[in-house]
Amino acid sequence: MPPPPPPPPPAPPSPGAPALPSPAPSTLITGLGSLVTNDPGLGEGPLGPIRGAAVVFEAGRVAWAGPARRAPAADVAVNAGGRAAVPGFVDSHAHLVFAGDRAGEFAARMAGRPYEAGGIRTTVAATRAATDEELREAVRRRAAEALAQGTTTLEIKSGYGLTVHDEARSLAAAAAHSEETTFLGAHVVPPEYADDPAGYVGLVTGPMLEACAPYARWIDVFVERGAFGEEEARAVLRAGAERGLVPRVHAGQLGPGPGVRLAVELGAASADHCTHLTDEDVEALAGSETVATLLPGADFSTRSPYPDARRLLGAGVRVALATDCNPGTSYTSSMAFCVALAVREMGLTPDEALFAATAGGARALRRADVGHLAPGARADLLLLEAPGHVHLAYRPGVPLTAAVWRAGERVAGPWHHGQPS
Ligand SMILES: N=CN[C@@H](CCC(=O)O)C(=O)O
Ligand SMILES: [Zn+2]
Repeated sequence: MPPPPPPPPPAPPSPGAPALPSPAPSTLITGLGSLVTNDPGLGEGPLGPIRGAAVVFEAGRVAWAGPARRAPAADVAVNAGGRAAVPGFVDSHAHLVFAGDRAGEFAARMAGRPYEAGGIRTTVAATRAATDEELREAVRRRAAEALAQGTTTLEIKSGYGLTVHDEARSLAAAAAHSEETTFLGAHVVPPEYADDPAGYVGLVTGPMLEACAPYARWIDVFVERGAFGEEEARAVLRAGAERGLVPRVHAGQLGPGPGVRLAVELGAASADHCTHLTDEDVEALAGSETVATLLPGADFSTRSPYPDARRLLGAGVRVALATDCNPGTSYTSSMAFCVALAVREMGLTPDEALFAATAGGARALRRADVGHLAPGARADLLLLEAPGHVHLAYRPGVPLTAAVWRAGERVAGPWHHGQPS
């Protein structure tokens, strides 16, 4: 039989035709003192750690992870010099779209004044007064601050505009930096509706939702004394769900209330804060798909008690950790700080806290592609300036970012290819 004819040579590019993009080079990161994968199939326990590890990224995904001695070749090789690596943090709760700050309110609180939900209105006034450009720049800066600390997936809420126009432009600014955007028109009742809260709920469930839904994946309500009650929250969350937005709920921040049970009833992805929980709340969460997202930065900055995360894990509740970055109750974008607080104050082990800040956050955002580093996951990795991940809690307040990769691209960190730069 004659051999098959050779394939025809590739056609020369026609003049003026755009050059085909060359495929992004694959990257091998080797010399990892340890690699937390959050895949029990790759190492012992839920964190699936691999000692003396390497990982390969290809086309924005993890192509391979395992012991360095078995690593395949790649286009670019990076030696991590014994540093530890963990999945990029998944911060599933942040309010980044705002203008101004409330440092004075914080100082007064530290001198004994209690936190009140009404403080939100101060930020609403500043946010409404900001230009589009100022708001966009504020979000860009805060998202970059989070990324530089290893947060590779970031949820961003509206909630400081509280008019149709200001909520919609807040979400448009958020959507430029994340696909995890949340419509929080029901944050508080704004001053112009002080005498007509039902009218405000009508605005949120009607024209505001219409204007905001195209920019949002999620809908959220602050269920609390001084904010929204059970019936109002149910109406808002149902209207959002009808428009295709998935519920999440601010629940049990300042005192026990109906928020957690409502979140479970409506199949919310998460109930956030959970600082004050009844036994019934814990039971409801345990039998549900709703994640309890704990926000230790808010408990820290409002001098609140910390929830008992051990009680939740013991009951079988899924737990996430997030920053709640906002100007009123938690002006931090540091997931590492939240991990340290959760270990010291909420009873989590360093392993459990890291899992909650990565895989837990992914679960709270219903994402299977982030929060872990098994083959197929998005190539989001935080290289630590430390020999092990326990240092995240052991060295609180110390910047431990050596480098950050998101979707296989090195996006942050003073360390580059084995050399500090
Ligand atoms: N609790 C509601 N919203 C924020 C606080 C907002 C503020 O005080 O500005 C929170 O999650 O803590
Ligand atoms: Zn919040």
